Amino acid sequence: MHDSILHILNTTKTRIQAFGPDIHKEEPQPQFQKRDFIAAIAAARAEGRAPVIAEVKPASPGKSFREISPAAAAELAWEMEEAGAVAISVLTEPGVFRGSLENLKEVRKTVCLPVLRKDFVIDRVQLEEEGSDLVLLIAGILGKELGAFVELAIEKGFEPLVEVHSREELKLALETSTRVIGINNRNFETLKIDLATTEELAPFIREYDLDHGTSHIIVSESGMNSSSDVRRVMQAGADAVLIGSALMESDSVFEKTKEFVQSFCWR
Ligand SMILES: O=P(O)(O)OC[C@@H](O)[C@@H](O)c1c[nH]c2ccccc12
Repeated sequence: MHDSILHILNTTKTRIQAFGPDIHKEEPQPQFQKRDFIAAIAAARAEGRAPVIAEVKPASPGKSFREISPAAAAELAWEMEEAGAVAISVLTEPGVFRGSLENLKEVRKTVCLPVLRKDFVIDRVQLEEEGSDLVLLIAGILGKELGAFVELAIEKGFEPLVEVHSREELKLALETSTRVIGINNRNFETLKIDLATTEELAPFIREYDLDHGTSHIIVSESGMNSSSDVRRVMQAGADAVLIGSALMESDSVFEKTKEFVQSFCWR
């Protein structure tokens, strides 16, 4: 693991130890009506939109995009929805990525789309925190515990998005009951991007589905900057793409989201 990822895991652990008991003390939240991610993908497909999960991302390791207050996060998410995004991803990791649960809550209040919580989940307590429809679970971090976290996430009403980067992690993911698998094109050891990761791993999922009569939703994550990048991973077998940096760096989040949404048409 890259130093910045190890740093995030350590600070997350410390934060949970400091605040964990408070989370338990909270009044149980009324279950809100979850939004269906799989149905949203099907709708985009039927309308000929490329299924784009647009990410509200204030910073990434070594890079700062923009300070994003809860109100600003909501405004960005609204532009993304208007431009035809299929879902919104919101970073909630407060250190390196400078995200917040407040951003997540404000975004979900503002848009009608399913919302993904993007964080480093390492403790079950984090699944007590409401506010999203989908939750990211990283196979490379949870390892053998992945299956139990997937079950707990489902029990809590979340749609888990299990993130993988290698054949071994993919094998772990396929042993769980997740319906959504994210292929991260970014290597967590070097932080380098290679879209060939999707080209390498997507066919294994398709083959597994054929053999087992299952059908996973494949999300290609990270490193896409242009329409041709989107076409490349969709042709490799992705059902959806997850894009953050390119949107945060553009002058118009609305226009850039639209460009990605229009970059691929199902035939
Ligand atoms: O900004 P990009 O390269 O478009 O990538 C978005 C998303 O895939 C990336 O933010 C991400 C993928 N997996 C993560 C895990 C934790 C935090 C962030 C991520």
